[in-house]
Amino acid sequence: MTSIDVRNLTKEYGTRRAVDDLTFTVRPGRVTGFLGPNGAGKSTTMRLVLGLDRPASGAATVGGRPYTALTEPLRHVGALLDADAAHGSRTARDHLRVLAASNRLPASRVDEVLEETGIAPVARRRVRTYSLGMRQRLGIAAALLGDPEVVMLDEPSNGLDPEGIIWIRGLLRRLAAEGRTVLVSSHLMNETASFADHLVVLGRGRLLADLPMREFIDARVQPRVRVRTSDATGLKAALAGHGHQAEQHEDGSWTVRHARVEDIGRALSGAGVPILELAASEATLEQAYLDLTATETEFAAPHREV
Ligand SMILES: Nc1ncnc2c1ncn2[C@@H]1O[C@H](COP(=O)(O)OP(=O)(O)OP(=O)(O)O)[C@@H](O)[C@H]1O
Repeated sequence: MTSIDVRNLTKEYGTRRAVDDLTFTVRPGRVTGFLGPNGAGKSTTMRLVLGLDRPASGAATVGGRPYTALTEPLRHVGALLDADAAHGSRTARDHLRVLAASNRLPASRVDEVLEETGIAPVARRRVRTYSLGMRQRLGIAAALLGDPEVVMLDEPSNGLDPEGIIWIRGLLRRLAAEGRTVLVSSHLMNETASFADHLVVLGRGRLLADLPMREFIDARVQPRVRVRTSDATGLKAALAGHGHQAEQHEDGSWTVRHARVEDIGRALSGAGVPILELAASEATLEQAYLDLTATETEFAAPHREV
């Protein structure tokens, strides 16, 4: 099985440190979401893994070897970094055929990945006539061409329509279930939550988190319970008796922080407080991510008083 290993990786552009002493491993059999604010160093790290840039120090390897040492690399690593990688005057089919030939892959793979990514019907059109979503699908087709053990995709959902977003989710899950190593960067937290098992989070070139997604969320977002009742006084008294405080919202519902739905349900029913609604507020990846990266964002809209 093939992992991506990043060890003490540092990359500088002039005086700017894009990647700063970064160490992590992307393991097979799961989808690893690669997160971080704009400019955090995700694309630079991927470029370093692919040998497209040279690090100032440290190393990135695939299956223990630098990418540049792989013969016929498409058979080992498939990557989508830039939806505009294909030459606009070529057809999608020709673009993939050239890639296949350069890695001694059978031409039959071209038709397979065209089918798989849904662009077979437009495969004979020039790439310059493609929409962003179609170019993105072509980039994914190129990444899958060599049936690689390692797949690295930089914002693959970019430009995809809703059907495409559901498709890519399924594709990523399948690639991981087949035992491949899958690293996917994204700014879409709901999307990432739908396909990732594990997260690597960067901020200003440094590693902020490397852990299973569930642990990441649970460690940063406290559980909350949402409740509605026709007896506000009874609710407050019953909760206070169990050491809880409730906040009321405009719609009349209440939120109880740091609480589990079982405990609140028992406390209220024990006190005879009528319960009209009782639900655990699901902690989201977005909440956890924003909590972690609040101080790590290089480019943020200025906060305006309203
Ligand atoms: N070719 C380059 N020349 C100079 N600076 C660069 C170059 N490529 C990246 N950088 C800088 O390196 C830092 C990391 O950029 P990178 O594109 O890796 O971040 P990212 O996490 O992929 O961001 P985004 O989410 O916006 O795509 C940024 O400060 C960026 O300006």
